[in-house]
Amino acid sequence: MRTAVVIGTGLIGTSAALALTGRGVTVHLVDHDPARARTAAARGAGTDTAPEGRVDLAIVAVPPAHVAATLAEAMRTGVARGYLDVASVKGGPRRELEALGLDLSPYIGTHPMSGKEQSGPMAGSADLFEGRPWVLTPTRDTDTEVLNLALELVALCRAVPVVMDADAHDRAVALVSHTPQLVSSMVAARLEDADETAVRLCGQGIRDVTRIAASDPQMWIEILSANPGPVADVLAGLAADLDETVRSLRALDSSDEDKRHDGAAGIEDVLRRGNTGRARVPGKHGTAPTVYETVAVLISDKPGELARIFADAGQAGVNIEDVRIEHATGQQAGLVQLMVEPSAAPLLSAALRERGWALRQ
Ligand SMILES: NC(=O)c1ccc[n+]([C@@H]2O[C@H](COP(=O)([O-])OP(=O)(O)OC[C@H]3O[C@@H](n4cnc5c(N)ncnc54)[C@H](O)[C@@H]3O)[C@@H](O)[C@H]2O)c1
Ligand SMILES: O=C(O)C(=O)C[C@]1(C(=O)O)C=C[C@@H](O)C=C1
Repeated sequence: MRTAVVIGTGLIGTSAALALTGRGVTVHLVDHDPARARTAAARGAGTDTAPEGRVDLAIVAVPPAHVAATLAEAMRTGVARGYLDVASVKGGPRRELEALGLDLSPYIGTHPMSGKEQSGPMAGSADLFEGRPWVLTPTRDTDTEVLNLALELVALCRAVPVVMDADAHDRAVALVSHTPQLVSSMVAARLEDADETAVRLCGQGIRDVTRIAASDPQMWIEILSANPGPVADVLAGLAADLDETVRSLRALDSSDEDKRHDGAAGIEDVLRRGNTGRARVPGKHGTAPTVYETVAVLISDKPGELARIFADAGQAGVNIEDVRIEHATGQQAGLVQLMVEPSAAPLLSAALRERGWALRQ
């Protein structure tokens, strides 16, 4: 692929454009808000000038409700050899396109399983998709050349292609993406009217669970409107677990020992099933879940501290697999948790201590 046009230069469009530009593809940036295309261009994602001839690939990265109309318009102008969208739902946009009666052979629906709770071109990053699944939903109508262009895009973004049927994709993301978004929002909504003294105690647990509750409501209304049935099915299962858990907790509060015993068994059951489910979440690059060891380091909240710790780990020859930062409320310090291969943890701990870092359990 030598040339591409990205239509919709928000988080996902700008991230794809940054990755493509970084790998030598000429990328043209288009947005119905020209200031957004200019911002993406200023960030090095490509040019906001129109392409002179036909480009290889058009990437449509607009909100789900606008995908079909935007694709249809682009296909009518013949701006590209192949067309794809990146919307979080696949069945609805495809059916809308079919209803428009267009030749869909130059089109393939796709969905990168990677994102953020932030929107817009400033949130984009070239490495957003690295090691993440990127779903492709070809049909019998899809041209092989277009499937190959999509595979090339996924490879250039260093993502992992996963081919699926559009409706199977929508059922899968109901479980692994759409329900978690709603649950995160519901947990965060408990804080809306909570007492300030309680809110001040927020630790890492609630931060982990509520990060995506900061997502754009309008985008999610569109996603959920295009996948309501499968999401309602998953939520109904969750509601049954919730009812059971409330019953178990009430039983734990009882003066009857047998009831307390049953209550404890109910709670243990849900927690153990949670352990089993969590252990199935794949590790980096779609590999089997990996158990990393954590080296926890205290850092002061001042510029350059993180860069210094990463450089020291690099000099010790240790690859950091993942990282988390816990900020203590009201303190000028944070706890950095460096996740590394278990065999590398003692080496990293010793090297960091030697360089004067304060390690914590
Ligand atoms: N945010 C995520 O985590 C995530 C992850 C994977 C896929 N997606 C999907 O990617 C798509 C884009 O999401 P985002 O998070 O980048 O949103 P965003 O709000 O950051 O960006 C969307 C951009 O599209 C532009 N736009 C809207 N209508 C347009 C039109 N008709 N023509 C041209 N531009 C138009 C907006 O001005 C905006 O710049 C959505 O379909 C979403 O479902 C999002
Ligand atoms: O905010 C994040 O971390 C996300 O990855 C967002 C997430 C997801 O649920 O995995 C949300 C919707 C998209 O369609 C894809 C990615």
